[in-house]
Amino acid sequence: MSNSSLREKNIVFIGFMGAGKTTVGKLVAKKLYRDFIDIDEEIEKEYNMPIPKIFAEIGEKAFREKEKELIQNLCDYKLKIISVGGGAFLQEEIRRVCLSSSIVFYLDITWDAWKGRLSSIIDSRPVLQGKSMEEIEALFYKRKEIYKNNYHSTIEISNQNMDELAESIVQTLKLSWELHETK
Ligand SMILES: Nc1ncnc2c1ncn2[C@@H]1O[C@H](COP(=O)(O)OP(=O)(O)OP(=O)(O)O)[C@@H](O)[C@H]1O
Ligand SMILES: O=C(O)C1=C[C@@H](O)[C@@H](O)[C@H](O)C1
Ligand SMILES: [Mg+2]
Repeated sequence: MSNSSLREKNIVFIGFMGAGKTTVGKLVAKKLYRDFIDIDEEIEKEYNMPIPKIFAEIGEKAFREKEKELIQNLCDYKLKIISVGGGAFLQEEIRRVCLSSSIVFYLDITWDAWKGRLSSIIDSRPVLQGKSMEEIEALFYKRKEIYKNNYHSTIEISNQNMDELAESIVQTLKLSWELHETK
């Protein structure tokens, strides 16, 4: 990899639903003066309906196909800040294209910190609906196995202020860019 290419790579945020990918991604993009793209939002724009309606009327399969197509297309670009949906990394092709083209940042959260957020996010996350707390916990840990094996950098985000979190991600990125340039 050339020196300039690391700095130019996209940054992709991954992690469980409600971990803060959209919130943190937007803040990081602003701090780095880069474009921010939220894949869930792009899918909603394409179908002109919110995600629960897409799942109910078009189906999860079509949603996952659209998710893959959008991410694959975006990974041809550089310098983007991209927040993917919580289920994107379940698809092997998405993992592969993101890990090879971009810096993948895993936003890690503990179950204890996350479970308090459930009531505020459940209405817009169909994957969480109709499940018991035990089933959601099992999904949380099953997904964690995927995230924790497929990233370049990670940060524990359980009880942090969002702006401080974004700032420390920016500092981590800048440090790694500088280290590569002085090699
Ligand atoms: N560190 C935090 N502290 C408190 N609340 C937070 C934090 N991070 C996110 N939230 C809140 O949790 C909710 C979900 O955050 P966000 O939409 O950024 O998650 P996400 O990771 O993008 O989820 P999804 O995978 O479903 O897109 C938002 O209402 C947000 O305000
Ligand atoms: O984790 C998931 O499977 C999902 C997460 C959200 O970001 C959306 O992409 C959708 O609600 C599915
Ligand atoms: Mg999001």
